[in-house]
Amino acid sequence: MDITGKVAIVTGGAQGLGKAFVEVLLDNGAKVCFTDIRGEEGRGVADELGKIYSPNNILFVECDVTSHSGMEGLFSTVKEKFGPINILCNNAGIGGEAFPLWEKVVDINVKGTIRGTLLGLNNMRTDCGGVGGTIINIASLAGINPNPFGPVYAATKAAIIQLTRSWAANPAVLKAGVRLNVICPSFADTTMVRDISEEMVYNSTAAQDFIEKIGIMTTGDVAQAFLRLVKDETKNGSILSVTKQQGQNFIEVRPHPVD
Ligand SMILES: NC(=O)C1=CN([C@@H]2O[C@H](COP(=O)(O)OP(=O)(O)OC[C@H]3O[C@@H](n4cnc5c(N)ncnc54)[C@H](O)[C@@H]3O)[C@@H](O)[C@H]2O)C=CC1
Ligand SMILES: CCCCC/C=C\C=C\C(=O)C/C=C\C/C=C\CCCC(=O)O
Repeated sequence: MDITGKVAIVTGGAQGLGKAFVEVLLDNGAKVCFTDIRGEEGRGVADELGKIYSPNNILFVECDVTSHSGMEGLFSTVKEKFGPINILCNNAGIGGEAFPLWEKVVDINVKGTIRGTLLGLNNMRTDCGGVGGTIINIASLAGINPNPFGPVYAATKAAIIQLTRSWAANPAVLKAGVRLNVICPSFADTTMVRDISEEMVYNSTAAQDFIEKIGIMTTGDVAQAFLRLVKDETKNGSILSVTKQQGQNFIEVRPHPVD
């Protein structure tokens, strides 16, 4: 896909990986709306990016992925301001294993991503009045390999992988011009990884050692994987892992029995 002039939405874009995805889309000429639950930070980032890129191509909407009405409003606002949506990245996510935080992790990571995906499909499918495009969901390598310090987090990321692959396998969706793929990064240098606490993981000291051993990527490393999936129109239902040691790799899974 040629990204120039395309309309994109990135959730949770005020910092970290989401911000890196916003930047790589702007670098490639897209019109980008990013959301975040933190309004002040989001507005600050929109101002900062407006000095580098055309402010006309940037829109920040304060929005919580757990709010259905908020997310519905987001899609309407973007269509009004920029036109039909071509690219959606469901990125917003958190970690947390202690009660009651773990329930919020499920709400944001699983229900937030399902909500974003369903609204994306309703707005992007050509048989629903959209123009087609691509949905990229941000899971984690923790959704595939065991994560001994964050089982709830890992379970939410496994759910995102199967949500994405299952929609991608639906022939009506492909016929309606929407490709869905999922990225599974290992550790990247963001607040989530820097601020590991006992509320976030079981045994934060051991978790820190685990992270150091595996290695920490830059957010730019993951943004390059994201860009690859946005552009490559041959990819649908792919799981792209990104790690410090092995770079980008598509993870092969058993073909569907009907294939
Ligand atoms: N940093 C890492 O090592 C990895 C991160 N990921 C995933 O990447 C995504 C982004 O993570 P990071 O950039 O590391 O985290 P981060 O904590 O730096 O950024 C997450 C952003 O999402 C926003 N957010 C949180 N809850 C929200 C909600 N309910 N609605 C809208 N926005 C909300 C936050 O305010 C924040 O700006 C997450 O889904 C995370 O699970 C996946 C693999 C590795
Ligand atoms: C140590 C748990 C941290 C939980 C939450 C904080 C940050 C999460 C970042 C990730 O999503 C990291 C991704 C993968 C880690 C999980 C399993 C590691 C397997 C790594 C490997 O095999 O290379």
